Amino acid sequence: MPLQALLVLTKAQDCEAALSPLLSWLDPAIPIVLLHNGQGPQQRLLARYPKHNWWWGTLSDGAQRIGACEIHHTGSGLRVAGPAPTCPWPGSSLPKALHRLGFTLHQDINTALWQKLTVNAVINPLAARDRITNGTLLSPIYQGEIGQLCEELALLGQHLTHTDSANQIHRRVLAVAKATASNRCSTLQDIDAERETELACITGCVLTLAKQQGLTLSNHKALLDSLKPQTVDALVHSVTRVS
Ligand SMILES: NC(=O)C1=CN([C@@H]2O[C@H](COP(=O)(O)OP(=O)(O)OC[C@H]3O[C@@H](n4cnc5c(N)ncnc54)[C@H](OP(=O)(O)O)[C@@H]3O)[C@@H](O)[C@H]2O)C=CC1
Ligand SMILES: CC(C)(CO)C(=O)C(=O)O
Repeated sequence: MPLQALLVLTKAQDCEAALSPLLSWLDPAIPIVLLHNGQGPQQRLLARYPKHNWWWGTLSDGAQRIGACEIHHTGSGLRVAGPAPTCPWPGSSLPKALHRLGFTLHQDINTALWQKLTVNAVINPLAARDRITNGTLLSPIYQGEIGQLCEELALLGQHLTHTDSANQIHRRVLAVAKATASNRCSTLQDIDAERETELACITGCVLTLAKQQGLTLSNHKALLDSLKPQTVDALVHSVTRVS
């Protein structure tokens, strides 16, 4: 059976390295679906290889690797994908391969990914900094800090033509924290496993977009700075173990 679609399920920071060797020979008509959390690689790949058939997506399934070739599907979720903005391929219908995998078409995937980014930019660094489950963020003691982070995201969003208010972002963050209450977020899991986190494509991406707009998001910057010692500690620890 010929290749119908290429689904890319690496961590954000590995996406470009994983795809680059394939793009010189891959038929540009084949839909390439980028499904990682965070942003940055999607836009860079689209700019660098504009003739390919780019699709962006997000899903809220849970999956955990339990062995070299063994994956445990820990929970079903929503799966959406849509044609990347400015992509030259007709994107009015979802590629059949995605349909079979339970994806639905999202005509404004840019907005869906912005909304996902805002949720991850609040939950992941906060839960990782305080080493808490996502549900702990529902506590009243976090609402002031979450509110400030959401204000900054709403301000940035307005500059990028996203219309969500700080309150809407805050409500979405709490809804996801509630739905994933017992989760230890992926950033906390990565830190504990001494893996590189995706924060460069989450908070790092938010701060880069803000800089391009001439904005300073001091709460997001402080949050990222507060995590650097942990990330650095983890790296130093893993280097020490290897040597
Ligand atoms: N796990 C989950 O429940 C969910 C994850 N996500 C998002 O999906 C993405 C993937 O997460 P997850 O599956 O947990 O990550 P994992 O680290 O478990 O899997 C990443 C995969 O990418 C492969 N990979 C890394 N670098 C390359 C490369 N250069 N070439 C080819 N393959 C490569 C790895 O291969 P190898 O093993 O050989 O290194 C591995 O199979 C992340 O953005 C995550 O945030 C979103 C929703 C839920
Ligand atoms: C939605 C959330 C926060 C679930 O844990 C997630 O995407 C992550 O952990 O990276």
